[in-house]
Amino acid sequence: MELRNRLGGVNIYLVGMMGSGKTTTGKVLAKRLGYGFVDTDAVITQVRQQSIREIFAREGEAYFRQLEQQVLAEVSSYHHLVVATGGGIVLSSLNWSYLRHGIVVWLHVPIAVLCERLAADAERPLLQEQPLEERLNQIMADRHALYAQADLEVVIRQTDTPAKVCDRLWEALPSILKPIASDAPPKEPC
Ligand SMILES: Nc1ncnc2c1ncn2[C@@H]1O[C@H](COP(=O)(O)OP(=O)(O)OP(=O)(O)O)[C@@H](O)[C@H]1O
Ligand SMILES: O=C(O)C1=C[C@@H](O)[C@@H](O)[C@H](O)C1
Ligand SMILES: [Mg+2]
Repeated sequence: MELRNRLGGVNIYLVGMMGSGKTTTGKVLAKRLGYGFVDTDAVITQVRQQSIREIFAREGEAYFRQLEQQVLAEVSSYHHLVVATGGGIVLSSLNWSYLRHGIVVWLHVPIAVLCERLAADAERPLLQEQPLEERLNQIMADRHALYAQADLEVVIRQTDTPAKVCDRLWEALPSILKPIASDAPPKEPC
């Protein structure tokens, strides 16, 4: 059976560190699956008409996390979506109760690759005050065990393009879906 049909409309939530490619890969995956695409960060910036950097600076991180939770709660009532989450979505246990309605995929990218991707970043508020590699290592140490609660981990190499990441995810997804009837061993006669 085709993977899209096997998914039965269940949402796919991409989690992972800033720069791991949740937004970039999510768009490619949604197109391939014929799913809609939602980016929780983008919804927040659209609704608030402010950048994430501005929301953190003016209202603080805790307020941003509340908005993120509201958006996730809303999104989880829909189906047939690929959802690019914010990197910190895994921090709240209530968020996990929404994420668990779907399939959670961790895009696990080595810190060295994240550093290359984010070296020139001036927008991500949590990365502005410390040397980048040190800060990313610290955030990863705090969150590693949370990301590891995902249903599926895709370990990404430096040379993996977004299309390649999708290929790898596509190949891995069946391993966490219920076996289809044709895959099941034939029943023994009684
Ligand atoms: N597989 C990839 N290969 C090369 N560059 C990539 C890949 N995936 C993403 N990028 C680049 O890395 C940067 C960060 O990607 P993206 O914004 O998709 O990350 P994110 O996980 O959504 O981050 P955030 O948590 O901050 O929203 C972008 O410049 C993007 O073009
Ligand atoms: O990892 C994080 O905590 C964040 C990641 C981004 O997606 C944004 O949600 C924001 O910059 C915070
Ligand atoms: Mg993103």
